[in-house]
Amino acid sequence: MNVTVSRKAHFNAAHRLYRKEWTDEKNSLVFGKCSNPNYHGHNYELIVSVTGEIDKETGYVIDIQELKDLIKVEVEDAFDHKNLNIEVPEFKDLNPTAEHIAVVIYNKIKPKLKPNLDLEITLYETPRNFVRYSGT
Ligand SMILES: Nc1nc2c(c(=O)[nH]1)N=C([C@H](O)[C@H](O)COP(=O)(O)OP(=O)(O)OP(=O)(O)O)CN2
Ligand SMILES: [Zn+2]
Repeated sequence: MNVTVSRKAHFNAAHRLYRKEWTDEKNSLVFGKCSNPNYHGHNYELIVSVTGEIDKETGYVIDIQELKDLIKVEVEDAFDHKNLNIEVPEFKDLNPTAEHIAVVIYNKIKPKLKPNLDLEITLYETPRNFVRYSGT
């Protein structure tokens, strides 16, 4: 019997969508206002979902305190109030789209979970735009 445990979190970050290889004009054509060279910000809302069997002794799939601590270290401390392009090493050569941010978060959290647990990342970049990634 598999059950999914989810924890919500949020962080605020600045970014610019662009490719270094392209001119400002081409970036502006492809990414529009999201390629503003002076950056812009979002209040990201994150849902981290962990699926697995309920442990017979604890009744937990995962201790939510453990999940909370993982999200704090791997996401909030690393991304909150940061410029993703400039201050977060994972995005040095990776365009910080919502898709890429979700994959980066997945890749940071997954190795910290017991291998039998599945992970899904849901990331809202705005109240109306969101992406999901579960490793496939
Ligand atoms: N596939 C993706 N498309 C877009 C991404 C992305 O990460 N993946 N990101 C952006 C920009 O970051 C942009 O800042 C999004 O903001 P905005 O257009 O203001 O967002 P909304 O659509 O929610 O705003 P409305 O007020 O509804 O227009 C763009 N595309
Ligand atoms: Zn944006």
